[in-house]
Amino acid sequence: MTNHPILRLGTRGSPLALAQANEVKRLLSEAHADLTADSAIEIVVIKTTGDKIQDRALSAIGGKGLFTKEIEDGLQDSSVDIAVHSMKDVPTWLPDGLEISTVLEREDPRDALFSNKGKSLADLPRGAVVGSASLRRQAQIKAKRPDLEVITFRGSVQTRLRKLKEGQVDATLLAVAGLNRLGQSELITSALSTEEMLPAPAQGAVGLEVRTGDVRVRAYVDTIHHEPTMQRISAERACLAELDGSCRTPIAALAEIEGNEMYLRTMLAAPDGSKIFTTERRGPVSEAIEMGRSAGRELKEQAGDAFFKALEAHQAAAHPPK
Ligand SMILES: NCc1[nH]cc(CCC(=O)O)c1CC(=O)O
Repeated sequence: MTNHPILRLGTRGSPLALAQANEVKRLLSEAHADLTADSAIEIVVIKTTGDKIQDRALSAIGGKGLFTKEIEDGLQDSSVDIAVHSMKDVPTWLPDGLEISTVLEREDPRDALFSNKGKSLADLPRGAVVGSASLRRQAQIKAKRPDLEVITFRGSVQTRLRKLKEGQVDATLLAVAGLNRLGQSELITSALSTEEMLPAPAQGAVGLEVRTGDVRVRAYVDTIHHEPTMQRISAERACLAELDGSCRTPIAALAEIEGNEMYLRTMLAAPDGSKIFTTERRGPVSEAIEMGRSAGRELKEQAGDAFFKALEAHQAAAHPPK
């Protein structure tokens, strides 16, 4: 017996991040006899830039890796062996020497509506106020229901539901996966159909980032990998990478697998919902990444240079350079 943990998992400290890290710990300890003792796997909480900013929409701050950078620093200085991330928050370009080796089986990728005024976007009363800080959600709400008022709205699940109860908003949206992982799915009013709200690339997927070539760690994590999830999020993230998407760009993508076939839908929107571009393609799962890239290129062509110039201007206005 040793007092040193065999594996250190780096994670953010939010309730959802901790639930995800504990799930990884449980899966690893079930798969490996030497990891069954509670002390074998240590969960190391790391504060990220995204956790320090509470007062502004993250979309107004911009930058990539707001929720991942400090945890990756921990991997690089070997204070942790594995970083546990919501894959939705992981930039498409990783630092040299790090890789996403492993993903857990994906949870429900859909967005959840919380409201006592309706069970779908179409159902909400005219002029209802919807709280969301996500440009992707804001744009899709505005496109379908221009009469709704969308206000920027952040905070934990608990904070948002309190604001909803207090009547500060009539509805809010969160990922179904987060509520399920927190064991609070009963709080969800309804899951929105993917036709009404296409999810963010990799929404509902948890990924493990490791040092490239760390064979010791790979021997542990390889046993909990779910390849169909990796194929799906690889297609979605390939689309995002093609668009150089950050959390400031309203991009959605969802890949589904039926047998050996992948069905990929993507969307790019103007932040105010005034323009929506979509793609839809089917192809062999083995071409997941190429399908994602070609969907991204198609979105780019549909939108044209003027769209991206306007998007840049919008972002500059939200986040003036210092
Ligand atoms: N950006 C925050 C974030 N990152 C991952 C999730 C939810 C869980 C997931 O998508 O895996 C959330 C909150 C939300 O969108 O509701």
